[in-house]
Order: sequence, then structure tokens, then C-alpha cells
Amino acid sequence: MALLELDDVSVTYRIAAGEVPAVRGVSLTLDAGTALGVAGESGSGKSTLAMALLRLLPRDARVGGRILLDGEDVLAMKWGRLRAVRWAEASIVFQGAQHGLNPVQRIGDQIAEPLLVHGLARPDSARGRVAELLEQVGLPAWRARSYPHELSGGQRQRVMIAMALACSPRLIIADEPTTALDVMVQAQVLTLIKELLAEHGISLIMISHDLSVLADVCDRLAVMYAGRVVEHGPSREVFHDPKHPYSAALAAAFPTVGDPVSRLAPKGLGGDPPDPMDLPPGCSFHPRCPVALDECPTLDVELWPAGPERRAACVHVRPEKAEPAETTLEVS
Ligand SMILES: Nc1ncnc2c1ncn2[C@@H]1O[C@H](COP(=O)(O)OP(=O)(O)OP(=O)(O)O)[C@@H](O)[C@H]1O
Repeated sequence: MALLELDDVSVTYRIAAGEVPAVRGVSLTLDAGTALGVAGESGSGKSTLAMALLRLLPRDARVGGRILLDGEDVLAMKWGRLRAVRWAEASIVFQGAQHGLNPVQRIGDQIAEPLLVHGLARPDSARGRVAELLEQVGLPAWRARSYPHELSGGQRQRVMIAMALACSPRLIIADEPTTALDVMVQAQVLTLIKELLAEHGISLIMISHDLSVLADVCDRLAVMYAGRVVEHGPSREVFHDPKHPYSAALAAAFPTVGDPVSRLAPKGLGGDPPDPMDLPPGCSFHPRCPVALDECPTLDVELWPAGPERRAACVHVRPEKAEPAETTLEVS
């Protein structure tokens, strides 16, 4: 059964220069107990989409479409209900843990905060639960007394994961949870995430520019380009046999963690992603596409079926137009 359903979700930022269509018509489903990876270059709209799921966007963002969490419309929730849902039903782990933690508050107090706010622990009983959570993410209980600057990047990211787990949510949204970490620590944190998913049956939406990381952790992948999903399907299939040329370039990129060049230029692709305020006509990817056809600049692109449980928005998977049926007139 679907835990999360996105139906034609769009996000537009209103800025002085005009409107920025950051997310355009995204429809996706996440089944309970499964993990969905969202991939794409910088600026493709991944973080905007993640923030929209819990209505964490700034005021200048207008969100359209429907976001159903366990059948409940997130966009229609009153503030009180939304506050109850955040942390307790769905929580988010942000990119770069150093920005997500308060530098002058002890780790233990920060992990305890959502528990106290949601009435899941009293100040005297929270300490035991904090110790349990630290243990779950592989940190000793005494770390509760530490301040964020006393921890390594990987340890801080574990603390963020402990906070996200605190209220036993059904869904965790992780936005680039390992991007700022070196390769060894990244592997440890990914292993931890996989163990926690398996143990607790939590559903995950994980965002990354690195398709190989997502394919390792997630059951399904969605690839975003210029605010749209251009391909989605089972992880292994999208990673090993991509049907969209943009997914193929991302899969071949093998980006180095923290290397801005590989982040910005998937292998074999020239140019930059388009400015959302000045999108190319037709298929937005056509100016960079190595296999573009003459018709791509005017193509009315859709997510066409590209195999069982797979879809891709590329002319090369478009079903042949059905020939008009021949009619035989029988004249008696
Ligand atoms: N607060 C904002 N106001 C206006 N435009 C914004 C705002 N936040 C993001 N954008 C624009 O929306 C588009 C999508 O940005 P977003 O951060 O969602 O992409 P991303 O794929 O998560 O990139 P990254 O990996 O760099 O975080 C970009 O063009 C960005 O400039």
C-alpha cells in the first residue's frame, strides 16, 4: 500500500525577477517499507521537492498538486496537524549535518527535543531514550553530553539520523545525507541507513546527485532534470540499463564525493542544466542530449512506459503512433 503519493506536484518560487518553476508536474508513489531515491544534478529541484513534502519551503514558494501521506492531504493540513506529523510521522535529515545542529546545545538535548515536543517522553525519562537512539546509530551514550563541534562529520550525521528516528516515524526523507563525508565514512553511514531500514521497516526518500549511492540503498529510483522526473523504475534497472540519456550520463559519472566538477558535469554531457526561468522548448534536455532527434525541440514529452514498472520521458521510448485502423466497407 502507498505510504506517500505525489500527484502532479509543482513548486514555483516567486522572486523579484519573476517566477522560478523549480518542480514541474511530479507524480510518484512510495510504498510502505520501501526506499525511493531521487537523483539529479544541482538545481534539478530535488531539495525543493523534499521540502515540499513536509511544507518546509519558504513563503515565496507556491506548491500545486496533491501530496498524500498515508491518505492524508499534506497541503490541506492545518498547522497543528502538520506540527504533529513532522518528526512523529515523517522526519527529514538535511544535507551537511553541521548546519542542522545547534552549535551551543548538547547533542542529547537536541535529540530529546522532538521527544519532549511530541509528548513521547518526560524530561526525566528522555535520557534513557536518547542513550538508546545513540546506540542505534553506533555512538556511545556518553556522547549525549558532547557539543556538535566535538564530533566528526560522520558522527554529526549519525546524530542527525538519531534525531530523525527519535519519534519512530514511518517515513524519513534524507537530503544528501552523505555528500559532505569522505568515502569511508560515507560507506559506514550508508550501511547504517540500510540496517535501520531493514530493522525498523521505515520508508525512505533519499536524495542525491550520485546514482550509484542511491542504487545501493533504494528499491526504486526517480531521475529529475529541470524540475521534472525524466525516468523512474526499479533501482538496478535504471542504474544498469538506463532508458533516458540523462540517466545514462548520471550513471556513468561515478562522481567523486565532494568534487564540484563531477557534480556539475555528468560524464559525456556538455553544458549546464537550463535556467528554470528560461527552459528550452520541447524536451528540456534536448540541447545537451547526445541522441536528440530533429523533433525533440517541439516534442510534447511524457513519461512513456519503458518496461514493466518503468517509465522514461524520451522520444526513443515513445510508443509508435497507432496507425488508423483500416475500415472495409462492405457493399452489398
Ligand atoms: N528560495 C528560493 N528562491 C528562488 N529560487 C530557488 C529557491 N530555492 C531554490 N531555488 C531554485 O530552484 C531550483 C531548484 O533548486 P533545488 O535546490 O531544489 O535543486 P537541487 O536539485 O536540490 O540542487 P542541489 O543539489 O544543489 O541542492 C534552482 O534553480 C534554484 O535556483
